[in-house]
Amino acid sequence: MGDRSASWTFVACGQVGLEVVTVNEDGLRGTVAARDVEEGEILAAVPYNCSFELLPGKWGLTGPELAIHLLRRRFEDPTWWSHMQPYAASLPDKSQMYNRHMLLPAHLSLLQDARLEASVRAVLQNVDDVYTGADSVESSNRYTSLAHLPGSATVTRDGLAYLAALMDSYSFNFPNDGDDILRVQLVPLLDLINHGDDTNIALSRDQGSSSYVATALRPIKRGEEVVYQYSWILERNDKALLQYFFVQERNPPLLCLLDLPEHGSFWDTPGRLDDDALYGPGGPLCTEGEVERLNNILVSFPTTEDDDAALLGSENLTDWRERVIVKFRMLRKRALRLTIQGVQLALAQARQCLAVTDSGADKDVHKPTSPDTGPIEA
Ligand SMILES: C[S@@+](CC[C@H](N)C(=O)[O-])C[C@H]1O[C@@H](n2cnc3c(N)ncnc32)[C@H](O)[C@@H]1O
Repeated sequence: MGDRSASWTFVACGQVGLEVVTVNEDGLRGTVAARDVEEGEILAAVPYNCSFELLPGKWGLTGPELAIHLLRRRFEDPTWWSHMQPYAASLPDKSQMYNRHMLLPAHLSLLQDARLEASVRAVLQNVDDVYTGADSVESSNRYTSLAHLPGSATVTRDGLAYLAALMDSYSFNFPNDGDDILRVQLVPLLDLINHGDDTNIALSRDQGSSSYVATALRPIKRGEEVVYQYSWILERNDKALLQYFFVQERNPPLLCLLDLPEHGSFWDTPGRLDDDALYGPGGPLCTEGEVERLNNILVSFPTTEDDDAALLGSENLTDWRERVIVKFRMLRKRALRLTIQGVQLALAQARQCLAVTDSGADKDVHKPTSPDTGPIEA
């Protein structure tokens, strides 16, 4: 993977203050500032005509359904498709483009969770259904299956899964100028910017220059990675794993969404939850019952956190995708263990406080407070 997207966008009149480089020791590609920039300066502007608008105002389409729209455009408009080729060359190939649409059946048991497995199975089934045009795919969508697309015989099921992963992990929803309709867009170069909690740019449409722009939210030094928060829910590793196929180590770690009570469904994203407020001293989940519930989850896994760490440290796990999944389950267990320990400590401290207060209260009982028992004043 090179920086062809950057140079192509530049040639096509884009304004580029970003460099595409390797940003960590795992070989992750990302973007850094090409020069020092001040707050409010534009780091990159990608003209609308260099982006690929797929679908206006279509909410709720799955990755494979969006991929069908990409393929439709490909077959109906070969000029557009050839214009897109330099961009396509900037994208990871099949071996690197990874998310839930690309998981193999062999990966499912590595997840060590029946609910996660079920949600991935549903996603894989959707790829199959869209590919074959099964009845389960909503009929209101004009192109729901490859069967409806002339020229599509060359597209394989895995090819569709790849495009579905692309739609899921690389497309943007931008509101259109002058209306609130969200458009699904592929925006070269901007889609090479990684997710990070410490967002340092804002992305927007700029009508004046007819471009998608990345603007610095604070001064950024040359060489500093440019990141934005794709979604705050990615702070939960189960979400980050299945949507973008990465996991993050945090200190302190956050529980996976599916380990929180009442909010365990992968699909029903709740409002943002604050683990400190929930599990910290006096929090609603700082209880013995919650310790038991979390502990039951922790002991239910077939391997321990230490087993997973040993596997990651061994030579036995050569497939990078398996490594990401094993790291995920190790971090999940670590978050459970440390949350349990934190709650146990908080409960022990609360008990200690209570004991001190109680013994203080006992003393009070014996205090000569009433005039009858108090010291006799001279
Ligand atoms: C929109 S692309 C970003 C550019 C991508 N790194 C590339 O080289 O093509 C999203 C993909 O980048 C990777 N990614 C983004 N943010 C990441 C992060 N904080 N840690 C690890 N991988 C990340 C994930 O593979 C994700 O699916």
